[in-house]
Amino acid sequence: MIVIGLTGSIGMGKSTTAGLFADEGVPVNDADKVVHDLYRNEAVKPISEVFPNTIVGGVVDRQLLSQNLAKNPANFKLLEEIVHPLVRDREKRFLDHHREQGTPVVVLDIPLLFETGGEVRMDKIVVVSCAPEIQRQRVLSRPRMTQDKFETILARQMPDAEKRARADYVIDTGQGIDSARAQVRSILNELSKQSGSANHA
Ligand SMILES: CC(C)(COP(=O)(O)OP(=O)(O)OC[C@H]1O[C@@H](n2cnc3c(N)ncnc32)[C@H](O)[C@@H]1O)[C@@H](O)C(=O)NCCC(=O)NCCS
Ligand SMILES: Nc1ncnc2c1ncn2[C@@H]1O[C@H](COP(=O)(O)OP(=O)(O)OP(=O)(O)O)[C@@H](O)[C@H]1O
Repeated sequence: MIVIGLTGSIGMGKSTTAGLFADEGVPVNDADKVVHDLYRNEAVKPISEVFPNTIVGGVVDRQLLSQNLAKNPANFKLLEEIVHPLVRDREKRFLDHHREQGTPVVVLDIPLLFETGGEVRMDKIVVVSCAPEIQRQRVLSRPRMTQDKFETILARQMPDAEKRARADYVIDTGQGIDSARAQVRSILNELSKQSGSANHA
């Protein structure tokens, strides 16, 4: 099974591109979605012990958590120590399941792939990227996004140029969906040729 790590800085188009892989029939594990689900399940108890004011109605309120983090960026570390091991557990279950099923290619969509040293677990790394002005415009147009929150998150991420330098493939998401779809198809074609020739070697 080929494990593709899909990453990129905030607003560069990870989720959209993950959707394009899914359209081609590739199973995707989305780390942000996993985090959101954990906040309704197994992460509630440990987070309530460290950030009691962020629990509303028995679940973690991401807006309250974001406000806390914008005020105290040092708290990211405490939060990540709780969340990242739980995210890894879910990832492992996803990979085990697809190995058992004989799935040829899967995508792990991980915003902090490089920052958490995850690249060693991937066979190939795809980085999504676009011009910084487009990135800023996309992110600031989101509801509840502020300049402060954007800057806080960006400061915790590896610069885009460094990510691109470490990638096996870079997808430019600044040229529209059709272009991104064509880039996804071309990557999958190339990988299937590579694994085909490896099998016949
Ligand atoms: C900060 C939180 C509350 C913001 O929630 P919100 O719903 O507004 O955004 P969402 O979760 O969709 O994340 C949006 C983007 O922010 C960036 N981001 C999220 N967490 C982090 C982080 N710890 N460090 C750097 N960037 C981050 C990523 O690019 C991500 O794709 C949330 O992202 C969170 O709990 N993060 C901590 C867990 C984590 O590290 N997640 C990253 C993937 S494992
Ligand atoms: N190839 C593309 N062409 C046009 N617009 C795109 C493309 N890819 C992404 N976008 C747009 O950019 C915005 C951000 O995309 P997306 O949510 O996929 O980013 P992300 O990297 O997952 O963000 P985050 O890091 O916050 O999770 C969305 O409004 C999306 O419609």
